[in-house]
Parts: sequence; structure tokens; C-alpha cells
Amino acid sequence: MDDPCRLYLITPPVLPPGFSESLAAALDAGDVACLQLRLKDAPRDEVKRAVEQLMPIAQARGVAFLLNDDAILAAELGCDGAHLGQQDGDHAGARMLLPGRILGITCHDSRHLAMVAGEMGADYVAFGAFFPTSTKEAKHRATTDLLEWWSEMFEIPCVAIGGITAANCAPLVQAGADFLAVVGAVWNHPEGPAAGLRAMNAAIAAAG
Ligand SMILES: Cc1ncc(COP(=O)(O)OP(=O)(O)O)c(N)n1
Ligand SMILES: Cc1ncsc1CCOP(=O)(O)O
Ligand SMILES: [Mg+2]
Repeated sequence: MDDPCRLYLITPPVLPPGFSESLAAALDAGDVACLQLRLKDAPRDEVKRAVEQLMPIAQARGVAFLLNDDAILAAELGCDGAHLGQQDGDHAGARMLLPGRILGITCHDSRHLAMVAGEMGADYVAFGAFFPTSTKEAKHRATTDLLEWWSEMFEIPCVAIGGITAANCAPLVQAGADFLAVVGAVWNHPEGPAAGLRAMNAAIAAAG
């Protein structure tokens, strides 16, 4: 049997006051495979401080801690890995900087980019955006046939991202997504992040 689909949590683009406590409460509410720190446009010092604060909270709970955009800083600070987009520098160089750690690559809606990432040694490929999202201006739209094709052809795990919620995630799980990456579904949940996380995990389990 295939491994079950799991949740991949990404931080909000700007961390609100008291974020460490909300993060701990969210992670205590259910299963999360990994946490990505994604602070767009924050200076390096601020990212470094956030890693130092948040990484122990994730790792103490068995949640892998990945840094977005910066493989050099991820290696320097001992993160469990990094996530890089197509514009985020040299993927092969990042692979060498992070031996034995996780390296994930954004592949938008492209089979070609995913195969190149897989050849290069990516630990996962990320496809999206699957749904409209206000978290990022997403220029590409992916569909479930991509997840079906990838999971039938390759062993490398695939992540689905973009506008995913408890209400719309079932087809992605059924199409073979190994991980669902979310921001808004957890951090903007009307009953708070812990409730958002529980709702996502319940929806994933119901779909599987
Ligand atoms: C799991 C995951 N998938 C895709 C992305 C997007 O990365 P990128 O295209 O580099 O865009 P930014 O997130 O850097 O704005 C991601 N971060 N995580
Ligand atoms: C980082 C990223 N890359 C493609 S869509 C997206 C945003 C995901 O956030 P949300 O889960 O709130 O749509
Ligand atoms: Mg990026």
C-alpha cells in the first residue's frame, strides 16, 4: 500500500506577534510532515532569528523544518532542508550543499520541470497552483491529471499546493498527492490554526 497523504504546513508570509505559541498549538493538534518557513522579502537576519525560534518547536514534535528560497542559509543553520523555486538559484549546487537533507523543487504545472528536478536529485517535486489563492500571485494552474501521471510514473513524492482547503482537497489526495501544502487553510481558519489543522487532517483521512 502507498504511504498515506500528509499535511505540509507553510508559515504565513509575515509572522504575527505570538506566532511561536500558535505554531506549537497548531502542531500539537495533529499530524504534520513538515513545516516550511516562508518569509518573503524578510532580511536575512530576521529569517535567521525566525529559524532559531521556530525550528526547535517543529523538530521537538518530529516535524521536519524546511527553509524557503535559501539553500545556503538552510545548510548554515542546520535546517532539515530547503524548498527552491525555479528562480531560486542553482538547484544542483543546493543539492550538494544539503547532502542527506530534504530538497524540494517547485515545478508549477510542468512534467518537464518535474523530470529535470527528479534527475537532479530532488526529494520531492511541487505542483500548483491547484485552486485560486490570495497567498501568492500564482501564474500557473495545475490539474489532477499531473498528480496521477507523476505518481504512476515516479517514486519521488509529489506535493500539491495552491488554494487547498479541507473542502476541496479530496481529488488531490485521490489523484496521488503525497503531501498537501497549505498556508491559508490553517492560518486563516475562522476557528484558529489548530482547528484548521484538524480539519485538513480529517479531510485527508476521509479522502484516502
Ligand atoms: C511546497 C512548495 N511548493 C511551491 C512553493 C513555491 O515556491 P516558489 O515558486 O519559489 O515561490 P515562493 O514560495 O518562493 O514565493 C513553495 N514555497 N513551497
Ligand atoms: C507558495 C505558493 N506557491 C504556489 S501557490 C502558493 C500559496 C499557497 O498558499 P495557500 O495554501 O494559502 O493557497
Ligand atoms: Mg521561492
